[in-house]
Amino acid sequence: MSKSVSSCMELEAEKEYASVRSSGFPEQHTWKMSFTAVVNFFESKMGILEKIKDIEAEISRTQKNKATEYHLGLLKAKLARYRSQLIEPAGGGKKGGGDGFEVTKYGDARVAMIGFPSVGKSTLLTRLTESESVVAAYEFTTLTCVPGTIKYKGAKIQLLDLPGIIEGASEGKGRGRQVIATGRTADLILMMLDATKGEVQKRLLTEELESVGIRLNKEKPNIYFKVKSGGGLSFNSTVPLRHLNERVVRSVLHEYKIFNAEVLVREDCTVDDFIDVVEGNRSYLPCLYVYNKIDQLSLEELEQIADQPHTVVVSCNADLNLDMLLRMIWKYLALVRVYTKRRGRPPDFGDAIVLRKGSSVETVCRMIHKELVSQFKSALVWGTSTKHTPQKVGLAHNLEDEDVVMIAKK
Ligand SMILES: Nc1nc2c(ncn2[C@@H]2O[C@H](COP(=O)(O)OP(=O)(O)OP(=O)(O)O)[C@@H](O)[C@H]2O)c(=O)[nH]1
Ligand SMILES: [K+]
Ligand SMILES: [Mg+2]
Repeated sequence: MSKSVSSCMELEAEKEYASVRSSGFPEQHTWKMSFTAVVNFFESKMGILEKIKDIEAEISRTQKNKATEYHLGLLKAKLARYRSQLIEPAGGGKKGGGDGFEVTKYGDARVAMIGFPSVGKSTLLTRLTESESVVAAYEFTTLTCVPGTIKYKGAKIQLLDLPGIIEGASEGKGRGRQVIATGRTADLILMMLDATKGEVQKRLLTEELESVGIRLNKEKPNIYFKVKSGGGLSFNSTVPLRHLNERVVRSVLHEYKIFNAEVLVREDCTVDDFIDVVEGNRSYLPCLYVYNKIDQLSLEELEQIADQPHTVVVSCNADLNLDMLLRMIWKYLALVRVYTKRRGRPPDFGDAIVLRKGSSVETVCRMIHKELVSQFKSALVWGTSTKHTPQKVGLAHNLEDEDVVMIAKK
């Protein structure tokens, strides 16, 4: 069977070759050139992959202690640099692991589902939105990005169904790069997992995302870092440090050929945190681990999974716990609904203005009308963001969920 397929392919290749030859190799030169370029490209990527594997092996061989921390820092910095080369196309230009799928952002926030094939991503999209995405028992049913809209608490949340990804996605396997690039544009990642397959999917996917600079449920490290034109390295910290010291920082920066810089560490960071800050291109995204197909589990197995942080257990087919999933999505997006009110009228509760957490009165003004900021005199706010109700506030005042705002113009 496989023999006949391969001989078929050989036949095709021969035909191809014959047709090129009969055309008298008109573009022999360019053909050869571009082929060489392709080979070079792959060889350079393969070279980097091998170097990455070597360094990873050396890191795992090296015992962690005070005497090796300097050497480990250096290895980790080297690793980060090779990984950046791998995700950046040759010759620089666009960063971030290639282009994502072209789907227009819509609504108040974007949520992307990332997971292995056949974990139930399309089933969830079909459950939570009015969009249809083909569901089937075979892997790689979905081959592109399918958007849908979740309507929840007066907000419109864009949910993206994406092709399944597999181990090696970040290195270019399948559509992994495109999926990951699209994931980077989201406000929240739903890591969809098959609850019957244990912890392995979560570990592998987290590694894939980590290797392209995506950090899940993690704050940006609290480190001030500035490259200078002279003056050497100035290293300071405001807290006791267990993992970082001047020597380690110096060795990491050496790898980046940075010799003059100011580093102020404000929390007990690791070497990896510091490298992330130096690389500067990391995405810090909230993530919910959604374990699907719990209809297939025993109660014991279920309890073990459900206790983990950032986790929701569901069954899309049996319609179990999907309301909890919606509540968690809402909580993790941390959106703020604000209602406006005109003088002498009740608030407009039918039409919420949906904002990011930490948005100010100024953001609301801009969303209502582009001239409103210049005409703004003051605002009255009813709700939890103020001490008194109502309270007079300025443009800089930060609003909270369900605040009512009345704007007075000059
Ligand atoms: N037992 C069980 N099966 C489910 C559940 N949800 C989805 N499935 C099944 O899992 C299979 C795959 O579902 P899809 O929604 O196509 O999975 P997907 O993640 O979109 O797959 P790809 O697009 O191929 O990556 C289908 O046969 C679904 O019926 C569930 O809660 N329980
Ligand atoms: K499928
Ligand atoms: Mg699908």
